[in-house]
Amino acid sequence: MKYLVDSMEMRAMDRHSIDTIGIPSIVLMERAALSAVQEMKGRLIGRPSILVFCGTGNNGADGLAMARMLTMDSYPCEIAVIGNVSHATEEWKLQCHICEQMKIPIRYDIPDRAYIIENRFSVLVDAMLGTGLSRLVSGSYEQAIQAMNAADTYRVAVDIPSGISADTGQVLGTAVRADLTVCFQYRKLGTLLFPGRVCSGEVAVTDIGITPQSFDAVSPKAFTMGPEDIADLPARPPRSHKGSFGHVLIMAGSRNMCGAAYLSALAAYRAGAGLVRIYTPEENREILQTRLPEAILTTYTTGVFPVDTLQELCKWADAAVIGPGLGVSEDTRRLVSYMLQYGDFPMVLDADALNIIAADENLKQLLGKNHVLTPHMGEMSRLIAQPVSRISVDMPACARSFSDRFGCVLVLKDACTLVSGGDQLYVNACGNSGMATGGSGDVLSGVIGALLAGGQLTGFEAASYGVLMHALAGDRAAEELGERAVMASDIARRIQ
Ligand SMILES: NC(=O)C1=CN([C@@H]2O[C@H](COP(=O)(O)OP(=O)(O)OC[C@H]3O[C@@H](n4cnc5c(N)ncnc54)[C@H](O)[C@@H]3O)[C@@H](O)[C@H]2O)[C@@H](O)CC1
Ligand SMILES: [K+]
Repeated sequence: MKYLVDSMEMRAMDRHSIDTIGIPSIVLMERAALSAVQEMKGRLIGRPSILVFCGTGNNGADGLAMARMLTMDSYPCEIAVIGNVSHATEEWKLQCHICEQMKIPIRYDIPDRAYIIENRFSVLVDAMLGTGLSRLVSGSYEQAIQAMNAADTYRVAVDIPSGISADTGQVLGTAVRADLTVCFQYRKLGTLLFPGRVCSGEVAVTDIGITPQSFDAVSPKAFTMGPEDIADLPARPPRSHKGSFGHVLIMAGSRNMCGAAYLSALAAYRAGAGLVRIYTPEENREILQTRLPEAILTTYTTGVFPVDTLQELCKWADAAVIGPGLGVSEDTRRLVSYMLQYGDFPMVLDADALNIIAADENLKQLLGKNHVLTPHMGEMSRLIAQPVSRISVDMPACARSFSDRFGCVLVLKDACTLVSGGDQLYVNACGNSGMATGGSGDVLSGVIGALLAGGQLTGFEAASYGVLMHALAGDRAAEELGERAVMASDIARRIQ
């Protein structure tokens, strides 16, 4: 598990280390600059000429310190100062004074592409704007970013590419497209969220000496996980039976439409469920029994609402998945409403269950801690009656505000899926574009359903690990088949 920080959290940690612990700001900066130089040098061949673009805040001061270290290490190095020097920080003034004493060339106009080519700079360092970015980029910063992007060089961003919001990953006007970003102490949230992830290139995280006590001041709310974190899932006891791993009830599929139910049930078994029961219209019985004989089937007839059966099912289930391919009809509206009122166990609400809830304010009021909602951007847009463009601007804030308001867990599915619950935010870093394929969401719902039914994870944990397991299965499928060829059933079969 790795923490991700936003600009406020990082500032609070910097301030705590400086003001409370007493580590001078310039000491942190020295380690930051040294670590960035080391990361960069490890990727360079020979001694290429380097142009360092420095803003006038502490991100720029890092750049000045880097220019000093590179010069001392015999790299031909030049500095371009961008922005208003009268706003420079104290650290910046000190670093600039040192560079002047060392006679490192410093220019105060904006180098254009022609200048970069003529002087054969093959590495450009972006130390213009870091976590202090607070508004749209314009003027000299905008020109400098465009000159950097236009040049055919290796680009290194210091802490975060200039123009990317550390909080949302959005491009504020324009942004540097880096090949390497060296993040100080913690990865900035904006380097994982799109489009910041694309602008960041390869990301290295280096230790700059922020003390563990900085967690007293602020503990980061966001984190990501990788393949190594799967080992932290609760172990399966060797002495067990099918009841040990939970019963998953999958309410899915509509008349003669059973693909979603099949994928969700298959994924639930692959993710370790002990027993999976599918509740679906009678017309789907034969095909589902043939495709997935391991699943138990309970069917219903369109137009009939079997309360007795539903009561039995609610007693049987440890967790439910409601919605994949369910359709929106009077029957399914009653079903979703019944389950929200009487299903006293954790459940995943997906696809048409979300569309039904989105259209009924009374149903929304029934949401709570038992519920994990898994909307994609279109479903989220319907749930909160806001356009997708509005959600994209700040996905973490949107996910958090929904989960806070309804006390549920929200899985906001996108190229970078977020899971929000309580005070935490999981940001998914795995997976690939091959997973943007029909049925992929049905597979995810089944995985989360199985983890919930295991009974050892909270809703937030089950959703976060479920998103991770699903993404890792997608990566295995893409590795074997190629991203283009991946289908949802390929993902389901590679869940481990
Ligand atoms: N001692 C410290 O505080 C440390 C800070 N570090 C560096 O300092 C950075 C943060 O420094 P700062 O807080 O000084 O901020 P930045 O250097 O990121 O930004 C400088 C200033 O630019 C202005 N600004 C914001 N948006 C702008 C825009 N769109 N166009 C033009 N100007 C804009 C703001 O007034 C801001 O204070 C980190 O990203 C990191 O690189 C590191 O050296 C580690 C230690
Ligand atoms: K930067």
